[in-house]
Amino acid sequence: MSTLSEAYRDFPLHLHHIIPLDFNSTRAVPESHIWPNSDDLISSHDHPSLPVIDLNDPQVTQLIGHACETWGAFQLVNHGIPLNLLKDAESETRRLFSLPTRQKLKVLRAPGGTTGYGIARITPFFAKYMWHEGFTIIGSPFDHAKQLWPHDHAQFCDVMENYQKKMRILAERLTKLIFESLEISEEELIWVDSTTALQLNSYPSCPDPNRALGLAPHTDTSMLTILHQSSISGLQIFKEGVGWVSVMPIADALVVNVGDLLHILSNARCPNVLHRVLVRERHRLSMAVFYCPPMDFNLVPVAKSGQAPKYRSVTEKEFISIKAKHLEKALSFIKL
Ligand SMILES: C=C1C[C@]23C[C@@]1(O)CC[C@H]2[C@@]12CCC[C@@](C)(C(=O)O1)[C@H]2[C@@H]3C(=O)O
Ligand SMILES: O=C(O)CCC(=O)C(=O)O
Ligand SMILES: [Fe+2]
Repeated sequence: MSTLSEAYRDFPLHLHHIIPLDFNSTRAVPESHIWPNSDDLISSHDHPSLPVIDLNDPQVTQLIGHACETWGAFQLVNHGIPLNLLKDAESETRRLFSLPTRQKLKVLRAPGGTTGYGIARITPFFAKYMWHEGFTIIGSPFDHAKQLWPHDHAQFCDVMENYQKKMRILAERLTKLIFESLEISEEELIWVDSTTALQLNSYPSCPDPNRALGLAPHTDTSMLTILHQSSISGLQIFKEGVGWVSVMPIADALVVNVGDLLHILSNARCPNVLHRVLVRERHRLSMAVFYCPPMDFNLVPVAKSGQAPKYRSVTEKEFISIKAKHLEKALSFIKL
Protein backbone atom coordinates (compact mmCIF):
# COMPACT_ATOMS: atom_id res chain seq x y z
CA MET A 1 0.00 0.00 0.00
CA SER A 2 1.56 3.34 -1.05
CA THR A 3 1.61 6.42 1.17
CA LEU A 4 1.09 10.08 0.37
CA SER A 5 4.81 10.73 0.86
CA GLU A 6 5.69 7.96 -1.61
CA ALA A 7 3.28 9.44 -4.15
CA TYR A 8 5.23 12.74 -4.13
CA ARG A 9 8.73 11.21 -3.86
CA ASP A 10 9.20 10.96 -7.64
CA PHE A 11 8.64 14.70 -8.06
CA PRO A 12 11.42 16.41 -6.12
CA LEU A 13 11.54 20.21 -5.99
CA HIS A 14 14.56 22.54 -6.14
CA LEU A 15 15.52 24.18 -2.86
CA HIS A 16 14.56 27.61 -4.23
CA HIS A 17 11.04 26.20 -4.57
CA ILE A 18 11.04 25.07 -0.94
CA ILE A 19 12.79 27.75 1.14
CA PRO A 20 10.51 30.61 2.25
CA LEU A 21 11.55 34.26 2.24
CA ASP A 22 13.01 35.43 5.53
CA PHE A 23 9.87 37.43 6.35
CA ASN A 24 11.32 38.65 9.68
CA SER A 25 13.95 40.71 7.90
CA THR A 26 11.87 41.85 4.91
CA ARG A 27 10.57 45.44 5.08
CA ALA A 28 9.20 45.75 1.50
CA VAL A 29 7.72 43.27 -0.98
CA PRO A 30 10.62 42.20 -3.24
CA GLU A 31 10.17 42.08 -7.04
CA SER A 32 10.15 38.26 -6.83
CA HIS A 33 6.91 38.44 -4.80
CA ILE A 34 5.02 41.19 -6.68
CA TRP A 35 2.04 39.78 -8.59
CA PRO A 36 0.76 41.37 -11.80
CA ASN A 37 -2.94 42.33 -12.19
CA SER A 38 -3.08 43.53 -8.63
CA ASP A 39 -6.42 45.34 -9.26
CA ASP A 40 -8.03 41.93 -9.23
CA LEU A 41 -6.87 41.47 -5.63
CA ILE A 42 -8.93 44.34 -4.23
CA SER A 43 -11.95 42.68 -2.61
CA SER A 44 -15.54 43.58 -3.35
CA HIS A 45 -18.31 42.73 -0.90
CA ASP A 46 -21.05 42.83 -3.48
CA HIS A 47 -21.64 39.13 -3.96
CA PRO A 48 -23.51 36.15 -2.51
CA SER A 49 -21.79 34.45 0.39
CA LEU A 50 -20.78 30.86 0.96
CA PRO A 51 -23.56 28.78 2.63
CA VAL A 52 -23.24 28.30 6.39
CA ILE A 53 -24.48 24.87 7.47
CA ASP A 54 -25.25 23.63 10.98
CA LEU A 55 -24.24 19.97 11.34
CA ASN A 56 -27.20 19.50 13.72
CA ASP A 57 -29.74 20.75 11.17
CA PRO A 58 -32.34 18.02 10.46
CA GLN A 59 -31.94 18.81 6.73
CA VAL A 60 -28.13 18.54 6.91
CA THR A 61 -27.75 15.85 4.21
CA GLN A 62 -29.61 17.85 1.57
CA LEU A 63 -27.98 21.15 2.62
CA ILE A 64 -24.46 19.73 2.37
CA GLY A 65 -25.23 17.93 -0.89
CA HIS A 66 -26.63 21.11 -2.42
CA ALA A 67 -23.68 23.23 -1.24
CA CYS A 68 -21.21 20.71 -2.66
CA GLU A 69 -22.98 20.62 -6.02
CA THR A 70 -23.42 24.38 -6.35
CA TRP A 71 -20.44 25.96 -4.57
CA GLY A 72 -18.07 23.07 -3.97
CA ALA A 73 -17.69 24.49 -0.46
CA PHE A 74 -19.52 25.63 2.68
CA GLN A 75 -18.87 26.87 6.20
CA LEU A 76 -19.75 24.40 8.96
CA VAL A 77 -20.94 25.29 12.46
CA ASN A 78 -21.76 22.98 15.38
CA HIS A 79 -19.25 20.54 13.89
CA GLY A 80 -18.48 18.86 17.19
CA ILE A 81 -14.72 19.57 17.17
CA PRO A 82 -13.93 20.82 20.71
CA LEU A 83 -13.40 24.58 20.57
CA ASN A 84 -10.43 24.26 22.94
CA LEU A 85 -8.73 22.01 20.43
CA LEU A 86 -9.19 24.62 17.67
CA LYS A 87 -7.77 27.28 19.97
CA ASP A 88 -4.83 25.13 21.08
CA ALA A 89 -4.01 24.09 17.50
CA GLU A 90 -4.01 27.73 16.39
CA SER A 91 -1.80 28.78 19.26
CA GLU A 92 0.66 25.92 18.60
CA THR A 93 0.68 26.95 14.93
CA ARG A 94 1.47 30.52 15.98
CA ARG A 95 4.24 29.25 18.29
CA LEU A 96 5.78 27.33 15.37
CA PHE A 97 5.76 30.19 12.86
CA SER A 98 6.97 32.71 15.47
CA LEU A 99 10.26 30.82 15.80
CA PRO A 100 13.34 32.51 14.33
CA THR A 101 13.92 31.69 10.64
CA ARG A 102 17.14 29.71 11.32
CA GLN A 103 15.19 27.50 13.71
CA LYS A 104 12.38 26.81 11.21
CA LEU A 105 14.96 25.98 8.53
CA LYS A 106 16.11 23.05 10.70
CA VAL A 107 12.91 21.27 9.70
CA LEU A 108 12.90 22.31 6.05
CA ARG A 109 11.05 19.89 3.76
CA ALA A 110 13.50 17.62 1.93
CA PRO A 111 13.54 18.07 -1.90
CA GLY A 112 11.71 14.75 -2.40
CA GLY A 113 9.80 15.02 0.88
CA THR A 114 6.27 15.93 1.87
CA THR A 115 6.44 16.91 5.54
CA GLY A 116 8.16 19.85 7.22
CA TYR A 117 8.64 23.57 6.66
CA GLY A 118 8.51 25.17 3.23
CA ILE A 119 6.56 27.02 0.59
CA ALA A 120 3.60 25.68 -1.37
CA ARG A 121 4.27 22.68 -3.59
CA ILE A 122 2.58 24.49 -6.52
CA THR A 123 5.23 27.27 -6.49
CA PRO A 124 7.16 26.10 -9.61
CA PHE A 125 4.04 26.61 -11.76
CA PHE A 126 4.01 30.38 -11.17
CA ALA A 127 6.34 33.16 -12.23
CA LYS A 128 6.14 34.88 -8.83
CA TYR A 129 6.54 33.62 -5.28
CA MET A 130 3.73 33.63 -2.74
CA TRP A 131 3.68 35.52 0.58
CA HIS A 132 3.40 32.29 2.52
CA GLU A 133 5.21 29.74 4.64
CA GLY A 134 3.80 26.32 5.48
CA PHE A 135 4.43 23.28 7.62
CA THR A 136 3.05 19.89 6.55
CA ILE A 137 2.33 17.09 9.01
CA ILE A 138 1.38 13.50 8.17
CA GLY A 139 0.78 11.41 11.27
CA SER A 140 3.08 12.26 14.15
CA PRO A 141 5.16 15.46 13.91
CA PHE A 142 7.50 14.09 16.62
CA ASP A 143 10.80 14.05 14.65
CA HIS A 144 10.42 17.65 13.52
CA ALA A 145 8.98 18.92 16.81
CA LYS A 146 11.94 17.43 18.70
CA GLN A 147 14.32 19.38 16.50
CA LEU A 148 12.38 22.62 17.03
CA TRP A 149 11.84 22.27 20.76
CA PRO A 150 14.24 19.60 22.15
CA HIS A 151 12.74 19.85 25.65
CA ASP A 152 9.28 21.13 24.94
CA HIS A 153 7.70 19.29 22.01
CA ALA A 154 5.01 17.20 23.74
CA GLN A 155 2.33 19.87 23.68
CA PHE A 156 2.77 20.51 19.92
CA CYS A 157 2.69 16.77 19.14
CA ASP A 158 -0.33 16.03 21.35
CA VAL A 159 -2.38 18.88 19.94
CA MET A 160 -1.53 18.16 16.28
CA GLU A 161 -2.13 14.41 16.63
CA ASN A 162 -5.45 14.96 18.37
CA TYR A 163 -6.43 17.57 15.77
CA GLN A 164 -5.79 15.12 12.91
CA LYS A 165 -7.67 12.34 14.70
CA LYS A 166 -10.77 14.46 15.35
CA MET A 167 -10.73 15.97 11.85
CA ARG A 168 -10.51 12.53 10.26
CA ILE A 169 -13.66 11.46 12.14
CA LEU A 170 -15.45 14.63 11.01
CA ALA A 171 -14.26 14.13 7.42
CA GLU A 172 -15.61 10.56 7.46
CA ARG A 173 -18.97 11.78 8.74
CA LEU A 174 -19.15 14.54 6.09
CA THR A 175 -18.15 12.13 3.32
CA LYS A 176 -20.97 9.77 4.36
CA LEU A 177 -23.49 12.62 4.22
CA ILE A 178 -22.23 13.78 0.83
CA PHE A 179 -22.32 10.26 -0.59
CA GLU A 180 -25.85 9.79 0.72
CA SER A 181 -27.03 12.99 -0.93
CA LEU A 182 -25.30 12.15 -4.23
CA GLU A 183 -26.56 8.57 -4.08
CA ILE A 184 -23.04 7.18 -4.17
CA SER A 185 -23.13 3.70 -2.66
CA GLU A 186 -21.69 3.14 0.81
CA GLU A 187 -19.40 0.54 -0.75
CA GLU A 188 -17.38 3.40 -2.15
CA LEU A 189 -16.73 4.32 1.46
CA ILE A 190 -14.85 1.22 2.51
CA TRP A 191 -11.56 2.97 3.00
CA VAL A 192 -9.80 1.17 5.74
CA ASP A 193 -6.76 3.31 5.40
CA SER A 194 -7.84 6.84 4.51
CA THR A 195 -5.00 9.31 4.34
CA THR A 196 -4.89 12.75 5.92
CA ALA A 197 -2.31 15.49 5.76
CA LEU A 198 -2.36 18.54 8.00
CA GLN A 199 -1.09 21.75 6.43
CA LEU A 200 -0.33 24.67 8.76
CA ASN A 201 -0.29 27.92 6.78
CA SER A 202 1.19 31.26 7.76
CA TYR A 203 0.77 34.48 5.78
CA PRO A 204 3.13 36.92 7.46
CA SER A 205 2.22 40.54 7.94
CA CYS A 206 2.66 42.16 4.50
CA PRO A 207 3.88 45.75 3.97
CA ASP A 208 2.00 46.06 0.63
CA PRO A 209 -0.91 43.57 0.66
CA ASN A 210 -2.39 44.63 -2.69
CA ARG A 211 0.74 43.62 -4.57
CA ALA A 212 1.40 40.22 -2.99
CA LEU A 213 -0.57 36.95 -2.98
CA GLY A 214 -0.74 34.43 -0.10
CA LEU A 215 -1.65 31.38 -2.15
CA ALA A 216 -2.16 31.41 -5.91
CA PRO A 217 -5.43 30.03 -7.33
CA HIS A 218 -5.50 26.26 -6.93
CA THR A 219 -7.75 23.30 -6.27
CA ASP A 220 -6.90 20.81 -3.53
CA THR A 221 -5.68 17.29 -4.29
CA SER A 222 -8.08 15.78 -1.77
CA MET A 223 -11.52 14.27 -1.44
CA LEU A 224 -12.47 16.99 1.05
CA THR A 225 -10.48 19.69 2.78
CA ILE A 226 -11.48 20.97 6.23
CA LEU A 227 -9.97 24.34 7.02
CA HIS A 228 -9.79 26.43 10.14
CA GLN A 229 -8.92 30.06 9.45
CA SER A 230 -7.88 32.62 12.05
CA SER A 231 -10.00 35.74 12.50
CA ILE A 232 -8.21 37.59 9.67
CA SER A 233 -9.91 37.33 6.26
CA GLY A 234 -8.03 36.38 3.09
CA LEU A 235 -9.49 33.18 1.66
CA GLN A 236 -11.48 33.60 -1.56
CA ILE A 237 -13.22 31.02 -3.69
CA PHE A 238 -14.06 31.34 -7.36
CA LYS A 239 -17.71 30.91 -8.25
CA GLU A 240 -18.65 30.51 -11.90
CA GLY A 241 -20.70 33.48 -13.05
CA VAL A 242 -19.84 35.52 -9.94
CA GLY A 243 -16.06 35.73 -9.63
CA TRP A 244 -13.92 35.75 -6.48
CA VAL A 245 -15.99 35.51 -3.29
CA SER A 246 -14.41 36.16 0.12
CA VAL A 247 -14.96 33.51 2.77
CA MET A 248 -15.42 35.70 5.82
CA PRO A 249 -14.11 34.19 9.05
CA ILE A 250 -16.88 33.06 11.41
CA ALA A 251 -15.58 32.35 14.92
CA ASP A 252 -15.22 28.60 15.51
CA ALA A 253 -16.61 27.63 12.09
CA LEU A 254 -14.77 25.36 9.68
CA VAL A 255 -14.59 25.80 5.91
CA VAL A 256 -15.16 22.58 3.99
CA ASN A 257 -14.29 22.35 0.31
CA VAL A 258 -14.50 19.74 -2.41
CA GLY A 259 -11.15 18.58 -3.78
CA ASP A 260 -10.19 17.02 -7.11
CA LEU A 261 -10.91 13.46 -5.96
CA LEU A 262 -14.55 14.06 -4.98
CA HIS A 263 -14.98 15.99 -8.21
CA ILE A 264 -13.81 12.89 -10.12
CA LEU A 265 -15.78 10.41 -7.99
CA SER A 266 -18.98 12.49 -8.29
CA ASN A 267 -18.53 12.51 -12.08
CA ALA A 268 -18.07 16.30 -12.01
CA ARG A 269 -21.33 16.90 -10.14
CA CYS A 270 -19.34 18.63 -7.37
CA PRO A 271 -16.93 21.36 -8.51
CA ASN A 272 -13.38 21.10 -7.17
CA VAL A 273 -13.51 24.68 -6.06
CA LEU A 274 -10.75 27.03 -7.18
CA HIS A 275 -9.51 29.17 -4.29
CA ARG A 276 -6.74 31.60 -3.42
CA VAL A 277 -5.53 33.57 -0.42
CA LEU A 278 -5.00 37.33 -0.19
CA VAL A 279 -2.60 38.78 2.35
CA ARG A 280 -3.08 41.52 4.91
CA GLU A 281 -1.02 43.87 7.01
CA ARG A 282 -1.81 41.49 9.87
CA HIS A 283 -0.35 38.02 10.18
CA ARG A 284 -2.90 35.36 9.18
CA LEU A 285 -2.87 31.65 10.04
CA SER A 286 -4.88 28.70 8.80
CA MET A 287 -4.87 24.93 9.28
CA ALA A 288 -6.06 22.66 6.48
CA VAL A 289 -6.75 18.93 6.75
CA PHE A 290 -6.68 17.14 3.41
CA TYR A 291 -8.79 13.99 3.56
CA CYS A 292 -8.05 11.42 0.88
CA PRO A 293 -8.84 7.76 0.18
CA PRO A 294 -5.92 5.31 0.31
CA MET A 295 -3.40 6.09 -2.44
CA ASP A 296 -4.11 2.87 -4.38
CA PHE A 297 -7.91 3.09 -4.16
CA ASN A 298 -9.41 3.16 -7.64
CA LEU A 299 -11.74 6.15 -8.01
CA VAL A 300 -14.49 5.19 -10.44
CA PRO A 301 -16.75 8.13 -11.36
CA VAL A 302 -20.32 7.52 -10.19
CA ALA A 303 -22.61 8.98 -12.85
CA LYS A 304 -26.26 9.93 -12.31
CA SER A 305 -28.54 7.43 -14.06
CA GLY A 306 -28.61 8.06 -17.77
CA GLN A 307 -25.34 10.01 -17.75
CA ALA A 308 -22.06 8.83 -19.16
CA PRO A 309 -18.85 8.87 -17.08
CA LYS A 310 -16.87 12.06 -17.69
CA TYR A 311 -13.53 10.72 -16.45
CA ARG A 312 -11.75 7.40 -16.62
CA SER A 313 -11.02 5.77 -13.30
CA VAL A 314 -7.80 6.74 -11.57
CA THR A 315 -6.01 6.14 -8.27
CA GLU A 316 -4.99 9.13 -6.18
CA LYS A 317 -1.37 8.07 -6.62
CA GLU A 318 -1.66 8.31 -10.39
CA PHE A 319 -3.62 11.57 -10.19
CA ILE A 320 -0.90 13.10 -7.98
CA SER A 321 1.69 12.16 -10.56
CA ILE A 322 -0.34 13.76 -13.37
CA LYS A 323 -0.96 16.91 -11.29
CA ALA A 324 2.70 17.17 -10.29
CA LYS A 325 3.48 17.62 -13.98
CA HIS A 326 0.42 19.49 -15.25
CA LEU A 327 -1.26 21.19 -12.25
CA GLU A 328 -4.70 22.53 -13.21
CA LYS A 329 -4.65 20.76 -16.57
CA ALA A 330 -4.48 17.38 -14.77
CA LEU A 331 -8.20 16.64 -15.15
CA SER A 332 -8.01 17.01 -18.91
CA PHE A 333 -5.65 14.00 -18.98
CA ILE A 334 -8.32 11.68 -17.56
CA LYS A 335 -11.30 13.18 -19.36
CA LEU A 336 -13.31 10.77 -21.54
C1 LIG B 1 -1.60 16.50 0.76
C2 LIG B 1 -1.12 17.54 0.16
C3 LIG B 1 -1.96 18.56 -0.53
C4 LIG B 1 -0.97 19.63 -0.87
C5 LIG B 1 0.24 18.83 -1.16
C6 LIG B 1 0.29 17.92 0.08
O1 LIG B 1 1.18 16.87 -0.07
C7 LIG B 1 0.71 18.73 1.28
C8 LIG B 1 0.63 20.21 1.02
C9 LIG B 1 -0.68 20.57 0.34
C10 LIG B 1 -0.68 21.98 -0.23
C11 LIG B 1 -1.06 23.06 0.79
C12 LIG B 1 -1.04 24.44 0.13
C13 LIG B 1 -1.75 24.43 -1.24
C14 LIG B 1 -1.33 23.20 -2.07
C15 LIG B 1 -1.92 23.27 -3.48
C16 LIG B 1 0.17 23.08 -2.05
O2 LIG B 1 0.94 23.55 -2.84
O3 LIG B 1 0.54 22.32 -0.95
C17 LIG B 1 -1.71 21.93 -1.33
C18 LIG B 1 -1.39 20.59 -2.01
C19 LIG B 1 -2.53 20.09 -2.89
O4 LIG B 1 -3.69 20.16 -2.51
O5 LIG B 1 -2.21 19.62 -3.97
O1 LIG C 1 -5.31 29.71 4.19
C1 LIG C 1 -6.37 29.45 3.66
O2 LIG C 1 -7.42 30.05 3.94
C2 LIG C 1 -6.46 28.40 2.57
C3 LIG C 1 -5.32 27.43 2.57
C4 LIG C 1 -5.38 26.49 1.41
O3 LIG C 1 -6.02 26.73 0.43
C5 LIG C 1 -4.63 25.22 1.46
O4 LIG C 1 -3.92 24.95 2.46
O5 LIG C 1 -4.75 24.44 0.49
FE1 LIG D 1 -6.22 24.93 -0.81
